[in-house]
Amino acid sequence: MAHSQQTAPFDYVIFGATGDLTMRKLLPALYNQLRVGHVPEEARIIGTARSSLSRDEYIARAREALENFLPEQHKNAELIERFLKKVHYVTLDGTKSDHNWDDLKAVLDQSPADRIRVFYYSTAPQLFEAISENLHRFGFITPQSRVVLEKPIGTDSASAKAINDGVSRFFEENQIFRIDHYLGKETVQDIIALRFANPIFSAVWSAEHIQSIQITAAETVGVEGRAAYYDTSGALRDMIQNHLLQVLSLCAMEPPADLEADSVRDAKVNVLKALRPIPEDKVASETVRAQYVKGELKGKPVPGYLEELGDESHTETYAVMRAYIDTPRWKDVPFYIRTAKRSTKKVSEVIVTFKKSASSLFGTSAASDRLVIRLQPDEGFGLALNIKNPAAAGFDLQHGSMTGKFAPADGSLIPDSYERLMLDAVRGYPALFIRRDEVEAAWAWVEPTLKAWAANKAPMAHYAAGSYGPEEARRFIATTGDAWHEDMAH
Ligand SMILES: NC(=O)C1=CN([C@@H]2O[C@H](COP(=O)(O)OP(=O)(O)OC[C@H]3O[C@@H](n4cnc5c(N)ncnc54)[C@H](OP(=O)(O)O)[C@@H]3O)[C@@H](O)[C@H]2O)C=CC1
Ligand SMILES: O=C1O[C@H](COP(=O)(O)O)[C@@H](O)[C@H](O)[C@H]1O
Repeated sequence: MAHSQQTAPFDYVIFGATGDLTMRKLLPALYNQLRVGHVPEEARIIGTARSSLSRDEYIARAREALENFLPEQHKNAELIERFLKKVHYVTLDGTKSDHNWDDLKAVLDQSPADRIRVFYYSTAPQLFEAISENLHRFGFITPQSRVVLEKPIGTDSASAKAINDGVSRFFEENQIFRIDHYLGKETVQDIIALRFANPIFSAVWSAEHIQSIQITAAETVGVEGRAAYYDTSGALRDMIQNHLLQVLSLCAMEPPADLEADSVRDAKVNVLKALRPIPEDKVASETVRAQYVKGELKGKPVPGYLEELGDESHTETYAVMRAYIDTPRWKDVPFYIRTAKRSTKKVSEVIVTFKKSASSLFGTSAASDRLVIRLQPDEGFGLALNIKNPAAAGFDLQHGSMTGKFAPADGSLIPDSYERLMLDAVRGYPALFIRRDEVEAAWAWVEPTLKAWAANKAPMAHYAAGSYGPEEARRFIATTGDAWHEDMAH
């Protein structure tokens, strides 16, 4: 899966180049890839948005973004200037056929006609089809072109299909790169390494030995400046339908034939298709949804979701789903998928709880072995095992831990997920992007829950900002004999 060499020359055309994502993630990612030598000298970045800006004005914004969002140790004044020389800007409404497409053509025509072009849609998904149609109308889509689609791909199955159909009118599936930035996290790819490169795990990775798997992505932030988007989305659409179901499919997939894109994506989609449906009348018992109310974080008072929003809302900021995968490997093993805004701490992790030893040697004192895969922060893994308690007079057991870091061997920082993904699109390497059938299978599974929640068929719980979540979630997981990681004895 490693593709760490320099790419061929490319023109990266970003729609939505004045937006938050471009400034916070995309420009810093491309700079960092230049810094490590993966971006060739001829490469160019062409920002477009409706805002009327000169190239110099846009470059000034880009410089400020790099200043604000690059880690200190990556800032290098000379390199930043070299990067900014690559940056161009075209004022353009991507949805209007009578806008400044000639200006974009003038910039693109400065490169050879067979130059790799990546069109990155960092805009609302409702614009994707119209932008694609204009790119086609003006002859910009060459055989060497790819398009990157930002999330969300729809808000349900029907809208996802409409977006996919709209873009597919102008791009072949092998030109379409649907971003899920969790797949670009090096630590998420470590799930594949841990599972398949270590016989001590591959040998026990099934219902025979595993009691349950928890997948959590908790954040301390609320909805920040994104309330308008978030309130129409909610935690399930924002995190579970995409990122966490991708993590689940990596945890649960059968060994792929190789690490080629379609082998891995075939293995993942088979998991998504094998998810046991949760019919609307089971949603109340198989899911928990909740909204945060006012609380405290790091000693400071934090307002509740409704106060932040300034309005009434039935949008969940916390969601849990219990998933079963109907394959022999995962027979009756619960997967708990959980996400939260305004949680106690930011953590994304996978907790694999193994079944207790069948040996009668230790009575009831043996606890479950547990593998913790810490996706972020403090990226690494821990294995909690039964060892003898040296202080006990008899043969009592206690948990001892083995830990390791996912840090690069050379001591450098783990690259941000967008770095890897943006250049994989240039390379035409789609393994870490989501195929259309994956998006649609994920929507199909979550849809009955979305419908049941919209129809109020499951109660809305509440939790204090700065807490781990609602009491209802504790009771929920206990019904299948488990406890949340933070509540387990360590
Ligand atoms: N921000 C984030 O952390 C994340 C964002 N995303 C997704 O990325 C996309 C962009 O998000 P974000 O940057 O936050 O959004 P912003 O609202 O900050 O930016 C939207 C961008 O789109 C441009 N735009 C709007 N209409 C048009 C148009 N008709 N033609 C050309 N450009 C247009 C805007 O510029 P102008 O008004 O000048 O045209 C602006 O540059 C969204 O789909 C979002 O869901 C996904 C994950 C995380
Ligand atoms: O896609 C999204 O992800 C972020 C969380 O990403 P992470 O890499 O910090 O875990 C989340 O805050 C945002 O609401 C969501 O749209």
